[in-house]
Amino acid sequence: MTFLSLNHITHQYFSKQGFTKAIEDVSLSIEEGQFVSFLGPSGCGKTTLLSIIAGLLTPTEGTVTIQQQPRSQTNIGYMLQQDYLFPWKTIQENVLLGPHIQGNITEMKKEKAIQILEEIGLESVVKSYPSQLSGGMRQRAALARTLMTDPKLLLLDEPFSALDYQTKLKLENLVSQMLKQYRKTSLLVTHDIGEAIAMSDTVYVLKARPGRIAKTFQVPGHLRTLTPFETRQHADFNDLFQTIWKELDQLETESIN
Ligand SMILES: Nc1ncnc2c1ncn2[C@@H]1O[C@H](COP(=O)(O)OP(=O)(O)OP(=O)(O)O)[C@@H](O)[C@H]1O
Repeated sequence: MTFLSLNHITHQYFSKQGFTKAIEDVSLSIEEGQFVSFLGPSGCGKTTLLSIIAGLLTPTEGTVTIQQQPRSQTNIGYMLQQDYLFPWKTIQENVLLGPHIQGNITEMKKEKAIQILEEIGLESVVKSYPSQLSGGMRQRAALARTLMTDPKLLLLDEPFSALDYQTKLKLENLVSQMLKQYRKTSLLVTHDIGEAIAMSDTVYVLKARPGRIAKTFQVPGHLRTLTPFETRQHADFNDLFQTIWKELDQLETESIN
């Protein structure tokens, strides 16, 4: 079933200097439970697109629907490059932030927070403060906080880009496993071709000025049964990596000329 649809989305920014067409006529649909990625050069409109899906921007033209309804801000979760954990709250309190804001912290919610923290491997630090954790652990806590609110759609905006390579690979595996387990529909913005292939069902390559979908790549089904780390070791991963690399390289050359 189609979960999210973008229908002919165009967006222009207006400023004193004039207007910039950030994206033009972007249409796509994402099935429930799918994981898709946006890859593209700087300025191709990735952030604009995410902001429109999140409801932070209203597109100049076109519509966004979630489950055939006009998009609503409820039930959208975020995972960003920065974890935005509150330093004065413990990890458990940070994970319970959503229910806290809603004035709805119950024993069941507390148990659920502990359960998610266990699943995510943070059971030993529930009473610790963010400053006592590594970058990877903090990002895991941020994911736990997001899952706690039970969002239907997750927007991941370069969530691993500030981490060292080994931590990033481990986190890709964990996030992928958790999102499959919780059956989330997810949308990742990244500059990393390998990460896009290893985590996604579909990879959209965007081109700039204005941002448009240049190519769509389906990741073969047999790779989708593997973990992101296993996918990266597979021969078919390299073939797809080369194809997408060439596509991006050509787009960059075209934009320079
Ligand atoms: N608030 C704004 N006012 C005017 N122009 C903007 C504004 N925000 C973005 N733009 C322009 O819109 C285009 C798309 O920007 P956007 O930030 O969405 O791209 P991006 O792909 O996310 O870039 P990056 O990978 O560098 O983060 C760019 O040309 C940018 O300069």
